[in-house]
Amino acid sequence: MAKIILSGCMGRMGKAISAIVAETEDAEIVCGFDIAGGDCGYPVYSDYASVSVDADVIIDFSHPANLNKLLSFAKRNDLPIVVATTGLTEDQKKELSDASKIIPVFFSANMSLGINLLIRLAKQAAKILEGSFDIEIIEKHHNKKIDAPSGTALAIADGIAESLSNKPEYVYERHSVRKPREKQEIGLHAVRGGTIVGEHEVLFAGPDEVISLSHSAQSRDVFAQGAVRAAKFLSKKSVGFYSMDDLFSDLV
Ligand SMILES: NC(=O)C1=CN([C@@H]2O[C@H](COP(=O)(O)OP(=O)(O)OC[C@H]3O[C@@H](n4cnc5c(N)ncnc54)[C@H](OP(=O)(O)O)[C@@H]3O)[C@@H](O)[C@H]2O)C=CC1
Ligand SMILES: O=C(O)C1=N[C@H](C(=O)O)C[C@H](O)C1
Repeated sequence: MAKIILSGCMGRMGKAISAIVAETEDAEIVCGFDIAGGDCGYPVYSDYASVSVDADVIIDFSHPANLNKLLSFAKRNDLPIVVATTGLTEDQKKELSDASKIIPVFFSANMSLGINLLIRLAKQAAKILEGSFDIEIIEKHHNKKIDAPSGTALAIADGIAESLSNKPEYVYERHSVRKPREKQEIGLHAVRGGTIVGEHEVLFAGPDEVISLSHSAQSRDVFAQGAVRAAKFLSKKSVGFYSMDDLFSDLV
């Protein structure tokens, strides 16, 4: 039985995870953390500095401002942590990597199997098409999302950049420009509206033909399932930094 602490339990993803775990036999949520507390059917703490609880792993879908406090809690209690929160700064990514020398840390900007397969396909396509095709990434999300571009769009761009022999420049939205596109750019474009769960498209636009790889999340359950799976995986791991590649290496 994986005993989970859920950070951000009152949010959209927190609720999706609570529902998935309630139907899972080998996992349970022992308590939640959220900025204003709340009522979830398990204890919820807003100030958790001195909370003591028997747990195996933390799952975090909250806010970048929560990261430092949460990592301190995880390190102090020697707890593995799955971080799914996006919009982290470079310094915060470094904090995560430093923490992984003390506790097991899992990070992924997107917990779905489909997006992780899409990243692998995009890397392959970019390698084959390098030099003659322009790469543009378009993401669409609900109107409550606070970070742009999405963590997933950046992860796709980073994956593609890794597989190219010439380092690309990221161009965020295009406006007020009076010059043509540079060859070595990756364009990133964010759309926000309504209740869109999460859509990502990678365009490879070449001479007289366009290839498009796309993924559409149909509900938050795909992220919740992936996060619970990552938590079970991480609770058995030793100190280190883990990603979806480690989790899905046997699948894709
Ligand atoms: N990796 C992945 O697969 C996915 C990642 N995400 C990411 O997860 C995060 C959460 O998404 P979502 O559930 O939609 O967002 P929500 O805003 O619905 O949920 C976040 C929760 O965290 C709370 N919160 C805000 N600030 C803090 C803080 N400083 N300390 C503790 N808790 C805080 C919010 O409270 P309040 O509402 O009062 O502000 C809210 O209850 C985002 O970064 C999102 O991008 C989302 C989906 C998939
Ligand atoms: O905030 C969201 O909703 C999502 N955020 C993640 C991101 O920034 O990539 C993953 C998913 O697309 C939903």
